[in-house]
Amino acid sequence: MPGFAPLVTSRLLLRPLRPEDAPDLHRLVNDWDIAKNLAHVPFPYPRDLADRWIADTAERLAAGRGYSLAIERDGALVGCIGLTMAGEEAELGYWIGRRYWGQGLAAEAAGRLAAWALATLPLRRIRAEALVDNARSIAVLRRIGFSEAGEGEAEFASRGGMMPVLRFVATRESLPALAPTPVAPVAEAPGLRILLVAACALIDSDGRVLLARRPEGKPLAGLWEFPGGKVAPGETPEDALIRELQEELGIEVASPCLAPFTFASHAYPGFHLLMPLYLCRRWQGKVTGREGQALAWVRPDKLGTYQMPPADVPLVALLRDFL
Ligand SMILES: Nc1nc2c([nH]c(=O)n2[C@@H]2O[C@H](COP(=O)(O)OP(=O)(O)OP(=O)(O)O)[C@@H](O)[C@H]2O)c(=O)[nH]1
Repeated sequence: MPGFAPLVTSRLLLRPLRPEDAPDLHRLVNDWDIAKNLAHVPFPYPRDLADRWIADTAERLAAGRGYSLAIERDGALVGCIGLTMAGEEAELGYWIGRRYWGQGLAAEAAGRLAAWALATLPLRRIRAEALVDNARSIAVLRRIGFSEAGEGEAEFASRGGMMPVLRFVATRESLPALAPTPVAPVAEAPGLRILLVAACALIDSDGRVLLARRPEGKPLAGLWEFPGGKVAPGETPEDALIRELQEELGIEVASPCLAPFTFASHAYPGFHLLMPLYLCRRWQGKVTGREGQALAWVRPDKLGTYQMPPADVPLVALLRDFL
């Protein structure tokens, strides 16, 4: 499927559904113990509905309207998981075939998809619902960092009417996989852990500033930042920046083209960030996201609309005034 790279966990592969999944999918989901907990799944589940639903998931995936995926383990379909997009929110749903219960597979798949989505898609939060008596699903949502957001009712196709549900939400901050984690300091003394990071505002000929989105897997994933990175032992901040700009963006920058502008000094949990910010208007080569990160050239008056790490907020105000 163009544009969607399957997600991998230690035991699972989350990949687009294929027409040939239909017989296995039907066998697993046409089970009262599964269907009774799912809002949109009728029981009995007609065999041809599996074909039609799979075709529909492919269309929604191609259009970015939904991410319904097969949960595969060792080449076998074990369940399905999906996100349905609704503006800046998405609804998470999942099921695991009965024979695969009790192994933590739902939490593994749901945690992975939620973390990927919050780091990659333009989402503020993910919602999920579970029937009040579905203790297994409630435990899964709590385990992966969702918090309770009250009770409500939802229509359940298999039950033929409205049923009481518990509502849950997750944001970038609530998922442990995306929370800021301490990084190794370059200078250490008792009680003081300073991390030196060099960053750069690249400015193009139209006066726009380059922001890069922190990729999944890094602390603060999904936030927009100035390109740069940690200053390694023995490096000057300029050396580090020249190296990082080459590695991350594939461009060559000469030291005299890096103009010191301002700095961030910010306390993160576990370390204190000291980050000189340079301005650079001249470089060689074409700016390309070489680590799979999204890039955006942003007009100074629009910088405030991008969600950035807390350390960057004062820098953005200064930059906007200066440019
Ligand atoms: N590059 C960059 N880092 C920032 C910014 N704002 C900010 O708080 N940071 C923090 O500075 C630290 C930079 O670490 P990093 O993980 O990007 O460094 P790196 O590229 O060397 O990463 P690596 O350790 O994965 O190789 C992170 O804690 C990051 O959250 C920013 O605007 N640009």
